[in-house]
Amino acid sequence: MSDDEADPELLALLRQHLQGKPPINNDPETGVLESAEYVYNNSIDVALDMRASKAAATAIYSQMQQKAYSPATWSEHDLHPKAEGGPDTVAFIFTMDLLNFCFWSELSEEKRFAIEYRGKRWTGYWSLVAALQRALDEVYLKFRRLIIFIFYIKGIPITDPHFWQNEDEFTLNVLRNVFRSCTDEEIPLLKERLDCLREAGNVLYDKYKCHPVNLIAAADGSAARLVNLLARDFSCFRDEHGFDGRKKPIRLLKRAQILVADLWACFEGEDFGDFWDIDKITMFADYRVPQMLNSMGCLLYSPPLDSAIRSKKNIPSGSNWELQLRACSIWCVELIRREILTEHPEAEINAILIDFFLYDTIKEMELNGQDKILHHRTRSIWY
Ligand SMILES: Nc1nc2c(c(CN[C@H]3C=C[C@H](O)[C@@H]3O)cn2[C@@H]2O[C@H](COP(=O)(O)O)[C@@H](O)[C@H]2O)c(=O)[nH]1
Repeated sequence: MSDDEADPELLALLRQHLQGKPPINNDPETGVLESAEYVYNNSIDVALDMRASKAAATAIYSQMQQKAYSPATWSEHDLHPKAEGGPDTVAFIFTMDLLNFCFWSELSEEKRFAIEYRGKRWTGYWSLVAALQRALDEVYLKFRRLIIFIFYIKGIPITDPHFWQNEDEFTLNVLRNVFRSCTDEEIPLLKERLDCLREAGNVLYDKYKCHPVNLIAAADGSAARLVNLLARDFSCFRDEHGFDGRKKPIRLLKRAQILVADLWACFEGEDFGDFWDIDKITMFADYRVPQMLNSMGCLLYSPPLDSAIRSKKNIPSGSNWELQLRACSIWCVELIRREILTEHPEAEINAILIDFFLYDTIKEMELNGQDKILHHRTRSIWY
C-alpha cells in the first residue's frame, strides 16, 4: 500500500469514533448467534425448511406492519411496568426476567397454577408479572392504610435486592405467599426461584451498589456487553451448555437477552433502554417460539423427536434434543430476519420484535384453542 493511502481499518475506526460509537475492535459479541449456527449445522433431529421460512418472513412482516409492531407494543400490555417508573421499573424488569422461566403445567387450564389479580386469572408468563405487581400493590395499599392507622404494616419489597439477601425476613414461605395460586397447584421450581433471587441480591450488593441500574451503566450503552456481564457475574443467567463434545460451550443466554430486550422495549430505546447494538440480540430460546415455528412449517422434527413432543415426554435440560430445538429456533428467526430485511431494507425490524410477535401470536392461538401443535416440555431455570 502506498504511503498516501489511508489504512481501511484506521478509517473504519475513525468513522466509528466520529459516530460516537466505541471503536470496532471493542465491539462485544455475545456468541449466541455463532453457537446457534454451530448447533444448526450439526443437528440431525431438527431441520429448517427454507421455503416455509421464506413464506413465514413474508407473512410475519405483513402482519407486523398491520399491527404496527414496535417497541411501544411492549408497554401496551396492561401488566407491564411503564417507563415513567425509571429505576423502579428497571428493578421490576430485572426481577421479572430473573424469574421468567418454566410456567408450563401438566394440569388442565382450570387446575393449573394461576394468579388472581385485578379481577382476572393469569397463567404462564403473565402469572409472574401479575404476582409481582400484586406484591407491590399490597405494599402500596398498606402504606395508604398507614395514613389512617398508627401501626406500621410491612408489605413485601419483592423487587429490592436488599430484601432478597435477608435470609431471616425473605424465606421460602414469603416467596410462596408472593406466588400464592388461586388453584391447588404451586408455581413450578419455587425453591429455584428463591435461589436466583438470593444469588442476584448478593451479586448486586457486592458489585453493583445493590441496584440493577448500575449494571446497565457498567455496560456503557452496549446490549451485548450487558448480556455478557449478566452471564459472567450471575450463574443464574449463565444459560450455557455442552454440545457434541465441542470445547466452547453453546451460549443461548435466553433470560439475559430478554432482560436487555425488555429494557429496550419498555424505555423505547431511550434512557435505561438505550443500546447502540440492540440488533445483536437474538430470538429468546424458550418453549413457545419453537412451537410457533413448527406450526408454520419452518422447524421440522425427526420422527423420534416429534413423537416425544406429541406424547408430552419430558426432554431433559441440556440434552442434545433440547439444544437442537432451542438453537435451531434462534437460527430460524435469524434467517427470517435476514429475509425480511433483504425484501424490505427500510424495515425497522430486529430479532426481538419478530420474537415478541411470534410469542404473542402463539398465545393468541392458544386462547382461540388453535395451538394443536404441542410445545416441548423441559423443566429448567433457563426459560
Ligand atoms: N421467546 C419468548 N419467550 C417468552 C416471551 C415472553 C413474554 N414476553 C412479553 C414481552 C413482550 C412480548 O410482546 C410478550 O408480551 C415470555 N416468554 C417465555 O415463554 C414461556 C412462557 O410461556 P407461557 O407459559 O405460555 O406464558 C417462558 O419460557 C417465558 O420465559 C417472549 O416475548 N418471547
